Amino acid sequence: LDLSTFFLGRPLTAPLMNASGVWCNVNGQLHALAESEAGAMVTKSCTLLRRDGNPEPRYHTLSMGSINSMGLPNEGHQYYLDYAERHDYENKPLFFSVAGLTLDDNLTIVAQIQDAYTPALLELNLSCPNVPGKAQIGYDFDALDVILAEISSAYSRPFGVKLPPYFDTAHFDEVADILNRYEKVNFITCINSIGNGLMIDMDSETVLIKPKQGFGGIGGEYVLPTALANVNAFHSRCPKKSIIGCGGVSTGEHVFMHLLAGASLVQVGTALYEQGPEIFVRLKTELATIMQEKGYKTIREFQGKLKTL
Ligand SMILES: O=C(O)c1[nH]c(=O)[nH]c(=O)c1Cl
Repeated sequence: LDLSTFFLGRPLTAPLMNASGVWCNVNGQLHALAESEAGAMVTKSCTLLRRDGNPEPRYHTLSMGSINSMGLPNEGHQYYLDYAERHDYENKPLFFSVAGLTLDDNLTIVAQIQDAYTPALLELNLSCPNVPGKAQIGYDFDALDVILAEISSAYSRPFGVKLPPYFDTAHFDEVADILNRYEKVNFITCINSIGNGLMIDMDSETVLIKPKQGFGGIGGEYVLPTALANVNAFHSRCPKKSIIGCGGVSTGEHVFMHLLAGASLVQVGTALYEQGPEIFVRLKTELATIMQEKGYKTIREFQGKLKTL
């Protein structure tokens, strides 16, 4: 079965990759992803300088997913540039996630990616919900417009954005209108975690994570319907851009749903955190079985072809 999908202008061995932030903070994890059955991979969102992130516990497994308030712990942008220089791009494409704390930091990091001229694809994270005191750019439409204008003029190559989930048609319309004004925005990754959820331990009557009084981004099964909606909303509104689906994927069926909704590539976060990079073997097999059962030989035969009633 041809599992390849012609994203990035080249066939991938599988339309699967990690979600930024999961299994991609340090070299050992990045190496494990590079050796995995994933078709591509992305680095942890980086800031200009190294960050410890928020106090622990800052991640907790939930019955149907996860809650996290990591606080952007990362080794600093140079560490990931060094990795990007060593990465074997013939083996699999690499995405480079950036989440600078200020516009200037983003421009400084992007300028260094530009100068390093790495074949990595920039995924600009506009949706980190866990840096105390920092509102998400993805929910500030003026700031969104400004950063896309600035990055578009500072960076000469196509890039993508990692968006938070939206829950209102007017927001889908407004954000798509902004994105469509930037032809360099070549792909859109939907969605980041659903920000500022809260879960409770019944015995101790306390929250589950330490930062932000227990508030954190929700991932996993809980977010699948929201992820599929955002993938489909931007797929239909941004016909010239590729959509990378992210959110709620733990089986081949979920991968199939994201592709049917319009994704060209599918990221795995919570389930990868829990099961490790071996998960890509299972997801690939399960997707191939589904395609076989449905009589599809290639992804293109069903990608983006979700039917309405
Ligand atoms: O707390 C984090 O590091 C974090 N956690 C998320 O769920 N999404 C993000 O984009 C980031 Cl940057």
